[in-house]
Amino acid sequence: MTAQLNPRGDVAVLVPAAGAGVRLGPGAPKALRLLAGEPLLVHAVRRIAAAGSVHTIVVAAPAGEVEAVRRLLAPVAPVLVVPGGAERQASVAAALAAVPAGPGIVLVHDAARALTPPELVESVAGAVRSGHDAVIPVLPVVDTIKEVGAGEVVLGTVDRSALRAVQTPQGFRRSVLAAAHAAAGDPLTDDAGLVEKQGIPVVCVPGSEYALKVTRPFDLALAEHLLAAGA
Ligand SMILES: Nc1ccn([C@@H]2O[C@H](COP(=O)(O)OP(=O)(O)OP(=O)(O)O)[C@@H](O)[C@H]2O)c(=O)n1
Ligand SMILES: C[C@](O)(CO)[C@H](O)COP(=O)(O)O
Repeated sequence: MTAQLNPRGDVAVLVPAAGAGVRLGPGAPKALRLLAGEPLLVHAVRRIAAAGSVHTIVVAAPAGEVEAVRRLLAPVAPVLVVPGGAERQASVAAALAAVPAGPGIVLVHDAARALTPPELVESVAGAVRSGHDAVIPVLPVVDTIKEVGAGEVVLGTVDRSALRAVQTPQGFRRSVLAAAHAAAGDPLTDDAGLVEKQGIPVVCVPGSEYALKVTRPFDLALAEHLLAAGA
């Protein structure tokens, strides 16, 4: 079966979806937890598939759920599904290895960021297309940030003017992401971190409040409200 969306598109989107969701609490793997009656992964893939330049989507599913995820996504969009790994980085590497020849831009996008608008996918892909090797969507840090020490005693107030909260999709020239993963050592929490270690500049573009990551129960409740309000 072909897993192409737009055969003339230049973007492959990798969707790591193999995490347990420990911080969300007991239950199914997080990507399969329900948001307004549908798994987070279905919401995420539907929005990625609506981005016009996407050629291929590769989902890294929980190892025991590969067939179930194929069946789940078949009515949503053509996707390739591979087994994920024990760490997010291994799941991304497995998905990257499954990308067919063609796309020169690879985006990595958490299934847990289920309400990410297609426009953000296109904006990150566009920034890579314009010549940047690595692009991440970010939001400014809006809270006052304190550094604390033993006993939760404040050591100082951090200058937040240069701090950014990082989202996905993160976008890369394909060869850059492949080289960064090939050289990877200890797992990092995001792919841009691997690229930074190669000394390659990573450029920030504006993120979206709707690209929040469902991490804790409050996030799931917030996503329910956003969806009900038309997200
Ligand atoms: N071994 C892993 C771990 C995480 N992920 C994916 O990476 C994304 C971001 O990870 P995070 O939100 O931290 O998910 P979990 O690891 O599931 O969360 P927790 O740490 O609470 O268990 C999620 O879509 C998750 O499914 C993955 O594909 N493979
Ligand atoms: C890529 C990422 O979404 C960056 O925010 C990453 O998955 C975050 O993982 P974390 O463990 O929740 O920081």
